[in-house]
Amino acid sequence: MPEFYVSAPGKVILFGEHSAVYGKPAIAAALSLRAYLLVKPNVNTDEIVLEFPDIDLKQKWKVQDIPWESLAQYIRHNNDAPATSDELVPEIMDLLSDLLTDCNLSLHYIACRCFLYLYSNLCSENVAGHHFCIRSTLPIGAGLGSSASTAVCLAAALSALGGHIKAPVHKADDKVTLKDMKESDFIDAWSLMGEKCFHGNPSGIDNAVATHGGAVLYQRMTGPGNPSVRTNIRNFSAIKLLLCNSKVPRSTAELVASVATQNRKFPKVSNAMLDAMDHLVTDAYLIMSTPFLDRSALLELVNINHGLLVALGVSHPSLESIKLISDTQKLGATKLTGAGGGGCTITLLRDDISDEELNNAKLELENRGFETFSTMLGGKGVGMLLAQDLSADQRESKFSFESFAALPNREEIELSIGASILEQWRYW
Ligand SMILES: Nc1ncnc2c1ncn2[C@@H]1O[C@H](COP(=O)(O)OP(=O)(O)O)[C@@H](O)[C@H]1O
Ligand SMILES: C[C@@](O)(CCOP(=O)(O)O)CC(=O)O
Ligand SMILES: [Mg+2]
Repeated sequence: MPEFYVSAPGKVILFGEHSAVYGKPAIAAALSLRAYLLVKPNVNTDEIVLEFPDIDLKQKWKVQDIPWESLAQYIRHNNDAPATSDELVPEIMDLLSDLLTDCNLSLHYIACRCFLYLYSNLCSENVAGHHFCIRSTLPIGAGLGSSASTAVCLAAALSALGGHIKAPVHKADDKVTLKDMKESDFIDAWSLMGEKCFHGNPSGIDNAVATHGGAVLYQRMTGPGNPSVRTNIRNFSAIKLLLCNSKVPRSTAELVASVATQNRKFPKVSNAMLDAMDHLVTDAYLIMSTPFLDRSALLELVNINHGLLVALGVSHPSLESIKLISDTQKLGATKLTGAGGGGCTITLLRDDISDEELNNAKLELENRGFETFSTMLGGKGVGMLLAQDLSADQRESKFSFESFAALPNREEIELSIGASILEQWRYW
């Protein structure tokens, strides 16, 4: 396959993070911030090269170093296509661990393990070696789903290289390679396996939004083989939002594990809070699906949701500082978003807020060392950009591995590969 890009959005969880892991409904929307993955055939066809500059990772493997023969007995198929499993297959993880011995940082180990797990399931020894470079305009590890957008990009690219899906067409038609599954559902299912490599027990909401885009009410169904439920929400564009990053790093895996510990220790208390989140999300969904949005009721639910997350033990002093500033400035209602413990907050803005009030608040937040984002909700899901769709000049500049890897910041990434050639992207 000639060179191509794939891209997938980050997300904000409006209501229901953490409770989503326990099978309760949650509401999330795609962000305009995205991950981009460039895939180029390697002249050295037996070598796979990863370059993930955002996390300072460079790694190489020989295609034949992957233990294809031993792996074959554990890789499952359904109608000739690789089939996902409810849990990561321990034998596959074990066989791949020999290829990870030189990954000394846990950040690198986890990213490489995710890549190899998807590669060994979706590709084969017959797929020639490629270069892979991921760049993200999302802050990493900040609650905006950078892990899921990475997993979706990898699942899409490796499914295409393995021949399980075709490049999307510009206009939707009925061309589907897989017999029983839409191609986007195949990407969604495999990106969930990627998310499992990143944080053990994901609900699946982040990768569902990164795959399909838009805004959804999502509910994980517990029990093997039970498909999750995804309901599109249309009436969310009226929601005005301010995003703020505390810049305090944290790991989703650790926070999800800490909620599980609390749940084991105080099951009645913890389950009552998770049930409250369930009711809160159902109420929020009802409000959001009526034509005239009752913004004040939605704002109240944001505050209740934050309070419940504090009680689950996933807030952080930096998040409380942002909330205090936002509440003092009467911006609207603020809650942490994503796993918490640092990372980002969202503020649903008051209807009648003026530009001046908003700018003053942003200035105060930035003076305190926080980062604010203007972003749009509900964008496109996973997409592909093919070299053949660009002019020869554009092809040369946009598909240079070195230039892409060296883009200095999110504005330049967005400009180079997003905004300047928006119409050339195709979506599954
Ligand atoms: N651009 C990227 N390049 C490489 N790995 C990435 C990138 N973005 C995200 N990741 C992976 O995702 C992990 C962060 O995921 P997580 O803790 O779930 O936070 P979040 O999904 O909220 O950003 C990182 O440690 C890294 O392994
Ligand atoms: C805490 C959780 O609800 C969301 C995690 O999102 P993020 O990785 O912090 O962007 C976990 C999940 O739903 O998988
Ligand atoms: Mg994540």
